[in-house]
Amino acid sequence: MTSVFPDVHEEEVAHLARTLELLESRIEALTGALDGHDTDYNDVKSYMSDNRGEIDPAEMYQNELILRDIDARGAHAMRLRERLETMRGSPYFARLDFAPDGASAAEAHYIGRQGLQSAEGTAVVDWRTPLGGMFYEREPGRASYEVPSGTIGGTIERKRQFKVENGRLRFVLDTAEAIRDEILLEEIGRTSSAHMRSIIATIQREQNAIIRNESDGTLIIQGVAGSGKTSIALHRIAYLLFRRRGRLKAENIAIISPNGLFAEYVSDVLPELGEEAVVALDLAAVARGRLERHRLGFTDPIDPVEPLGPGGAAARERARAKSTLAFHHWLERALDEAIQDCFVPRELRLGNLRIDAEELRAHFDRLSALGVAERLRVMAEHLCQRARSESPLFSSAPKVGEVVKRLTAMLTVKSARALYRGLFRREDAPTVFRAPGPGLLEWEDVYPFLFVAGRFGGWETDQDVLHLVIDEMQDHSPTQYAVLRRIFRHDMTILGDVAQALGNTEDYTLERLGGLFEGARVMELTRGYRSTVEIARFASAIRGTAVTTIDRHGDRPRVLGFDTPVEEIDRIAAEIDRFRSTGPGAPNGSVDEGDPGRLAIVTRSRAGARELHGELSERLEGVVLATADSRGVLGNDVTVLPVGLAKGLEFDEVIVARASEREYGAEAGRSLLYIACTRALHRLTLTHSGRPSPHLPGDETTVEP
Ligand SMILES: Nc1ncnc2c1ncn2[C@@H]1O[C@H](COP(=O)(O)OP(=O)(O)OP(=O)(O)O)[C@@H](O)[C@H]1O
Repeated sequence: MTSVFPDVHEEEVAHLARTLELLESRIEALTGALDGHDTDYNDVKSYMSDNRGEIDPAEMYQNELILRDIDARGAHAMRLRERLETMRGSPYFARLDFAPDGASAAEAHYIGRQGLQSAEGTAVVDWRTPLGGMFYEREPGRASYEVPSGTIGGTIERKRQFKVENGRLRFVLDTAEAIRDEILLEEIGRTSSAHMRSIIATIQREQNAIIRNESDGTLIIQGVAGSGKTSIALHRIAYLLFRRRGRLKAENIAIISPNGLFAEYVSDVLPELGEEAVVALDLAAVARGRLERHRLGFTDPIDPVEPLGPGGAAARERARAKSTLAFHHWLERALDEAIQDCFVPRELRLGNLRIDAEELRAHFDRLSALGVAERLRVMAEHLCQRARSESPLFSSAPKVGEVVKRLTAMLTVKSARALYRGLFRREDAPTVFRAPGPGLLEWEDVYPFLFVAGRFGGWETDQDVLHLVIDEMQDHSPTQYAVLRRIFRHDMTILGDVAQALGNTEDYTLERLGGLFEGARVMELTRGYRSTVEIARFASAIRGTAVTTIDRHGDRPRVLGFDTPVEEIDRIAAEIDRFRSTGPGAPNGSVDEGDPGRLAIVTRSRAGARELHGELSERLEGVVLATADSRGVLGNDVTVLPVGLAKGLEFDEVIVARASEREYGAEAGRSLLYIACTRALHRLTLTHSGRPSPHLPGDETTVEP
């Protein structure tokens, strides 16, 4: 590893200035072209309105086509300009000097978030090109990359990393590694922000392999807390949008993410990478439209950490039971049998053709891969064809729709709703069905019902989504996956951490999760980038997992015990004051000027967060409570929120309040505590009154107040 000489620095400063100039001239040219498009558009429009009545339909049509063409060219130029504008503050972050075999000298390639063309060729190479990929994967020496016409082999003679901020070159480093550790440390040691940032300049090799994986249709990524799963998912989207430009658009990619707060948190990454935001979905939205045709709605999910709702402990138990793999296996088996039983064939006459009950039964059974409605349709088509070929002169040939009706009359169950209810009358039903009101399902019945409805009436597949990303995979039940798999038939990226279950689904192992997706490739990430070594060790001792982290150090986590809840809250208020005056103490001192960072006070439940927020607000100003629908709260310096909402987010400092045996005594409390602690970048404190949670690590990290 070598740092560069001052004259090299000067050279790079000059190169940056030239690139920024080129960038501005390209942006200006596009602005000029856009103005030209506007003028052309208005001219054609005025001509059409001035000469209405005189223009014949053929000319009118011609003009409409011209308008459409101008529109399309304008939209293209606009997108191009937007992309280039994302390069303004920092047009590139790396340089790779590559000498192809046979060339007399190496050529310097600058790598940035977008490509930039000059009259002489490529001034900046997009990070997503194969040439850009070498920067993440290769060290100086022999290397090759793929182009459409084959492989280009050669030698990487130099790798250089830059930090360019607001158009100024902050540093230049030559490196022999994939990414130099100092640069990674500088990146991850900064204060957090209200929105997730892109990581293109420091993507690690194992992360790059996932981002650029194009060969596997379904990819499951298990990664420890802070290993960059969400970042990777978003960079993978940007990569696929680039690689499949023209075939894949942002509207063809959807992300199923845990809640609106999380969706807001990650919403800046794609625009920062010069791509449009993709579709944000949640499981409720996917289900809602599909339930409408059954005239069904549903209640809110039961959250196992919240106080009992109207259905009491029984409703909570039903919800738990329906989230398990054992339930899904039962559902599949029971449904197969119920479908088999619900068809009671009788002899059918179609003109001269007589089909007896056994033959109909055999035909129905042969089509077991299809849903009931599809089976009857296929049978009807086949029978009509047979009737026609056996009696070609038969005057009134049977109609398919008519035969479907007659076959449907042989069903003992007429609707998916009836079929679903019937399943729970079986003796082996592992749990029961309760309708919370007319036309309503409990949330936990929604996906099992959709599974039954799909098998009965056919699947309403999604035609628009060509790539589905599912974040926090451990929070979805096997039946939910079974339904999603059938609705979204294209590629999927599924990511999460089996150690971060919220307790609303059964605990998964990676094997179990992988088993739900036939042919899926499972990739693992074992290194955490978010927290200091001290915080990561503390958190992994709670979960009993091993952890590797970046070598970034900070204070040891503190566990503060108090005699009374009031003393505990007073201390939390004092900690907030301390944070506001001195910040979280980011270990490398890189707290952004004017931004002391963000502190989260994490509680186990929503109810707990509301209560604590009330208490703190009596003592302090400006403490904000986050809810699933909150917008903009993450910009606040101090936020109170429950673990379920803190999931996926990160804060410079975290105080896990009420880390007591009462709150986190049960086994499920282990992963909740783990999630809460792993949200912290630089500093972590846990407070409790009464006995501490038994899941907290021993004396080594415990400090009395
Ligand atoms: N290669 C990298 N370079 C710089 N920062 C990184 C890198 N990888 C991850 N990070 C940072 O680490 C933090 C955690 O990333 P991210 O939220 O994507 O992880 P995650 O695996 O989804 O976490 P969790 O499951 O705990 O929510 C973020 O601040 C992210 O920017």
